[in-house]
Amino acid sequence: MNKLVVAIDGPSGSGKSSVSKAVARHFNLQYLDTGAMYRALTWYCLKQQTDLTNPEAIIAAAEKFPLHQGTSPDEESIVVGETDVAEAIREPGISGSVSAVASVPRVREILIQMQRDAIAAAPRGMVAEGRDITTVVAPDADARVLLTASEEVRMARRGLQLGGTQSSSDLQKQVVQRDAKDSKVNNFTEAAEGVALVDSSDLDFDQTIAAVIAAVEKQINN
Ligand SMILES: Nc1ncnc2c1ncn2[C@@H]1O[C@H](COP(=O)(O)OP(=O)(O)OP(=O)(O)O)[C@@H](O)[C@H]1O
Ligand SMILES: Nc1ccn([C@H]2C[C@H](O)[C@@H](COP(=O)(O)O)O2)c(=O)n1
Repeated sequence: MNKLVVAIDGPSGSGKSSVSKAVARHFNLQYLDTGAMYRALTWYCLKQQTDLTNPEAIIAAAEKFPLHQGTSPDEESIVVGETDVAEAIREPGISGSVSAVASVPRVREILIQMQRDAIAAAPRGMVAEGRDITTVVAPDADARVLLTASEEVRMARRGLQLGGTQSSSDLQKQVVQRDAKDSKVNNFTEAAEGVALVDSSDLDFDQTIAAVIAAVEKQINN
């Protein structure tokens, strides 16, 4: 196979980003974090004091969104205009606002086109992860995986990732309530036809990577 495209979706805290990077390294592919794109656009809107209750204003921002995103699985690079936003886009303020931006259909069209362009431009191929990669962005990917885990496990992982600083109600907002809003736009809790389901609730990190690699190999060798 000349080029390999792997699509991975899943809910918040399921391990999409960390597992996708490891899978990209394993297959020597580039990596696209599409959630980071929605987060960076949210940062850009907030920076310009765009009214997030006004879809037209968000669309106007998306149409001139100066995003420069790296696709190395080893080094995150996400710059808006001249500003490195890699850390800023992970702040709870962005997590709390991003669903408003991601739920505007025209905004999704613009970012989906950017995502398809990035996949097309990757010479060896790419692991792209998000909420609608297996179903909308790249339904014809060579391998498609829905990575999930129970709500309790995902909140615990996110809590550990944030250094134990978040209350359980903060974690509930960042994981469960955000998923509820995002689910109105895409179904990322059930695997679409032809998409392999990997439930990592009872798997450690290395076992999860191995399970996703096995699912990809099974699909590409079929
Ligand atoms: N199987 C696993 N066992 C234990 N920890 C895991 C496992 N998978 C991922 N993690 C850890 O869980 C945390 C959340 O993972 P990650 O950020 O990759 O999730 P995500 O699905 O990309 O979340 P979001 O969509 O909210 O960005 C990370 O600290 C990661 O190392
Ligand atoms: N393909 C995608 C990717 C992400 N989103 C939205 C939904 C999330 O709340 C937000 C941030 O994503 P994360 O960094 O948590 O993976 O972006 C989406 O709608 N479609």
